[in-house]
Amino acid sequence: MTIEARNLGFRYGDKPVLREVSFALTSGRFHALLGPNGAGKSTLFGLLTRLLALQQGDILLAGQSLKKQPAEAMRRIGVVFQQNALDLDLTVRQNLQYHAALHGLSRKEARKRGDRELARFELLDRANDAVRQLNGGHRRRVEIARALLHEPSLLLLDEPTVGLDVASRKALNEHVRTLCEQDGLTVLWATHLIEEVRESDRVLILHQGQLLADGTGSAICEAEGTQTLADTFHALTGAG
Ligand SMILES: Nc1ncnc2c1ncn2[C@@H]1O[C@H](COP(=O)(O)OP(=O)(O)OP(=O)(O)O)[C@@H](O)[C@H]1O
Repeated sequence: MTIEARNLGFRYGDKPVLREVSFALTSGRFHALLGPNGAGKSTLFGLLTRLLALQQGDILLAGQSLKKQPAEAMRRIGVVFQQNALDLDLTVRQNLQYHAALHGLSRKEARKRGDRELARFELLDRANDAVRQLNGGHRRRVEIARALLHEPSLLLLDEPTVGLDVASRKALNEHVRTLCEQDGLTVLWATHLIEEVRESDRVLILHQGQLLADGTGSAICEAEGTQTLADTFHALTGAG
């Protein structure tokens, strides 16, 4: 599914936080939305998921304007928000089944898809454990499994590795890349951590509400005359 942002602008009160942001994501690719804290990444996610109302510009999902309420296209999006949104007292499987029910899946289908995703995330043996018993990395995996239950073609992840240790961060990042390769899933992964981004990725660099670069990591480095993505990120934003 194609997704295109056209000239997005957004303010909280008088404070502009997004300015003339335009981009189009490529189907089946991993895209990194890289920006320091406060760059406007979560605000952009809010607009893409319709948590926030568009103020300026438009977003097109599968060619349809969000302003026209394309419910069908919205159903093809999976989202993992920055804050953990699982019920800690329910089991892993109950969390998945509840979410699947919201998407109108039958119990049988929900169980089948839930177990399939848990197996892919190597968590099937934890299906009957309360989420509270899982470590942070495993909870994030359950959240991603849940976001995939309705088989979206676009997965949005807002800083999904916040609070995880280095090894869990790396594992989660690699897992999502595998999903891209295996399922042809389009991914937008927001982060402020350069180590989660590869030079072969399509990289969108957001700083103070403006998109400063958009291209493969290596093309961006070439354009900026820098050796590494970390150097580019630092040169453009002062972060890194
Ligand atoms: N509800 C709000 N009201 C007023 N200002 C806000 C609100 N939410 C965010 N902001 C401000 O808007 C700017 C962009 O915030 P946003 O959360 O979108 O950035 P971010 O790149 O996701 O950063 P972080 O990684 O810290 O969440 C920041 O200056 C932030 O303080």
